[in-house]
Amino acid sequence: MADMRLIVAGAGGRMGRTLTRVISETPGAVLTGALEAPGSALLGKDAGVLAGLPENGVKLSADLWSLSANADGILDFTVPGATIANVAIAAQRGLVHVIGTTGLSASDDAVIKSVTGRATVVKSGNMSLGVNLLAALVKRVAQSLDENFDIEILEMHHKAKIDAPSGTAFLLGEAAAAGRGVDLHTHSARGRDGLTGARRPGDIGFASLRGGTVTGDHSVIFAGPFERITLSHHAEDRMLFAHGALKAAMWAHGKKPGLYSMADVLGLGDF
Ligand SMILES: NC(=O)C1=CN([C@@H]2O[C@H](COP(=O)(O)OP(=O)(O)OC[C@H]3O[C@@H](n4cnc5c(N)ncnc54)[C@H](OP(=O)(O)O)[C@@H]3O)[C@@H](O)[C@H]2O)C=CC1
Ligand SMILES: O=C(O)C1=N[C@H](C(=O)O)C[C@H](O)C1
Repeated sequence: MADMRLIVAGAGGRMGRTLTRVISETPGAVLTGALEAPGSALLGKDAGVLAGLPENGVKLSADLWSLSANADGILDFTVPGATIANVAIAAQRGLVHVIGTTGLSASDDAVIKSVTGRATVVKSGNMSLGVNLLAALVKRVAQSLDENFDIEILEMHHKAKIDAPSGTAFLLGEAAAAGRGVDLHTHSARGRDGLTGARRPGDIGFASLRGGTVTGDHSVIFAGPFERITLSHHAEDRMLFAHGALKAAMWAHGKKPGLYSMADVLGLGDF
C-alpha cells in the first residue's frame, strides 16, 4: 500500500514541529505539505529544518487548497479560526482531518459536525493513550459514586498555552458527566473568584494553572466525606500526542465519513 500523504497544519508550532519529526520516523507515512498562517515569517522555510531534521524539501505554505491536491490527510494543531477554515477544504478534497486544536467553541464544533456526512474527522482534546484510558476510568468511577463525591478537574500547562480550561480537562469533564448521567454544560463550575458561595452540589469543577514548560498534567479528584480519590495523568513529551495523531490518521484512512474520537481509534469505546 502507498504511504499516507500528510499535511501538517501549524508546521512552525510546537506540535507541528513534533509531528514533522514523528512522520519522518513512521513507516507508511510521508509529509507532503506544511501549512502555516498567512503572513507568517516562516513561509518558504523547510519543514524538516524547522523540526531539527535534515532538509526534506517541504516548504511552509499558507495555501491549503494547493497542498491538498497531493495529500490524503491533514494533522491540524493550530488555532480555532484556522481549523475551521481547514475543515471546509479537507472535506471538499476528501482528506482525513485529524483535529487536535483546542479552545473550539460550540459553534466551531457545529461547523465540524456539519461536514462529517462527507468528511472523515478524528477530533480529540488529547491524542494520548493514557488520557483516553483515564477518561474511561473517570467515567466508571463517576458511575459508581453519588453526589456526595464532588468532582474537581485540575490541569497545569506551560506558560504559552492560550486556552483554558484545556481540551483534555473538557474531555475528562465530559467523561465524568457521562458517568454521572448529567449534562456538563449545566453542571460545571469554572473560574471561581471572590465571594463565590458554597459549592453547588453536583457541579463538576475546573481549575487551570499555567507556568514553565509543563507539557500537560491533569487530575480528576473525587472528594467525598473524609476521603478523596485522585486519578491523574502526566504527559512528559509532545511526542506522545504526535504519535497518537499519526495513529488516528492511519486508522481513519479509508474509513467511511463521520466524526470519530480517540476512543474509537484506540478501541476504548466499550471500556
Ligand atoms: N489534542 C492534543 O492531543 C493536543 C492538542 N494541542 C493543541 O494544539 C494546538 C496547538 O498547540 P501548540 O503547537 O502548542 O501551539 P503553537 O502556538 O506552538 O502552534 C500553533 C501553530 O499554528 C499556526 N497557525 C496559526 N494560524 C494558522 C493558520 N491560519 N494556518 C496554519 N497555521 C496557523 C501558528 O502560527 P503563528 O505562531 O504564526 O500564529 C503556530 O505555528 C493548541 O490548540 C493545543 O491546545 C496541543 C498538544 C496536544
Ligand atoms: O496546549 C497544549 O500544550 C496541550 N493542549 C491540549 C489540551 O488543551 O488539553 C493537550 C495537551 O494537554 C497539551
